[in-house]
Amino acid sequence: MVGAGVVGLSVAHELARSGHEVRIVAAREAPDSVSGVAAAIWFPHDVDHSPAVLDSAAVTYRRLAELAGDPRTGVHLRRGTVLSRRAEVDTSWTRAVPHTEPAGPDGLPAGASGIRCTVPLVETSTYLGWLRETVTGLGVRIRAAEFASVGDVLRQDDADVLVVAAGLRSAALLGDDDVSFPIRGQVVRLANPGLTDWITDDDNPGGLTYVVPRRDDVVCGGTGDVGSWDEQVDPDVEAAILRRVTELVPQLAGQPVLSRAAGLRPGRAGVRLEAVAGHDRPVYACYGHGGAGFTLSWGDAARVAALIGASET
Ligand SMILES: Cc1cc2nc3c(=O)[nH]c(=O)nc-3n(C[C@H](O)[C@H](O)[C@H](O)COP(=O)(O)OP(=O)(O)OC[C@H]3O[C@@H](n4cnc5c(N)ncnc54)[C@H](O)[C@@H]3O)c2cc1C
Repeated sequence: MVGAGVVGLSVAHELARSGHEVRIVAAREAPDSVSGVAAAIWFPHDVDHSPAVLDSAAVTYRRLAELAGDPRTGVHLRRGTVLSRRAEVDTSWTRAVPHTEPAGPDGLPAGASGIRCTVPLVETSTYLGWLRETVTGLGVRIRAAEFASVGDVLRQDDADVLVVAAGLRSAALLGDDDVSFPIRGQVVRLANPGLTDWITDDDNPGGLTYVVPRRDDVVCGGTGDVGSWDEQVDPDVEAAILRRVTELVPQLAGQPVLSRAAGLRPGRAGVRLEAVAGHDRPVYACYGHGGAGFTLSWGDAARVAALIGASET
């Protein structure tokens, strides 16, 4: 496999659990990849809401909800509000969530509506370490290496099957995909004044806005700059994020900044989860999860394992 982000580790887990011997090569470990920048709340964001995506989101919801029972995982179930400021509200995602209800008007911005629900929240610093440990506990070996192409990987590794789960760089590795693109996201993490409820406000007139309280901080975002490869934090963008989140959640005013980050979501015109022809051994692609890599991780990992299993029978 190529890739040790949340998607690669989840796929490795499901393959190892179904009896495969799995090796991962990855340029960087998950905390130093895009997976380490995420908020990471369960929500199918920056990804199409096709039936396959919503099925994967539902499978992942259930798996993460189970994991929330184990404090070592860093997964929690948290209540919050999905705000909308448009007449036609996309509620397709609600079918992947056990229970939702309309938010009362109190505290909502003028003209906005809201859906209240409980979803898994992943504390990435704990979860990615737990996932890596669990995966290596299943016998998966992880080696640091960077490759320019799938051909190079196949020349250097005698694996029977190769899975490419390299996030945004997957398209370049495979060389047959021109519908992948970065979606730049910037966040600023503030000290948590005691918040537990999250809120997302995609239609905020100032730009994508969200507040995701975690145990030790509050992740405040964001941006969704399609096509931008800029991984540097922009202070003007941060100031604008702080203005918007403080307007939405006044308790955040004056909270100290703990850290800041920018990352490139692996955008694509549809998640790519399929066998890729044209190589001397079977190659599978699993990438293009946009702002939903955590949200789709377990569902898509199970689908990759099923695809590979079906090809072997
Ligand atoms: C600001 C921000 C907020 C987000 N919030 C959320 C959220 O709330 N919920 C959610 O579900 N998602 C969220 N996301 C999206 C989520 O982070 C991504 O969808 C997810 O991390 C993608 O995981 P991945 O494993 O595919 O890729 P990555 O995490 O990028 O991992 C890629 C792996 O492949 C390896 N690799 C890449 N190229 C090569 C190469 N050439 N050779 C060898 N190895 C290679 C890397 O080193 C790494 O190990 C957010 C993203 C951002 C930027």
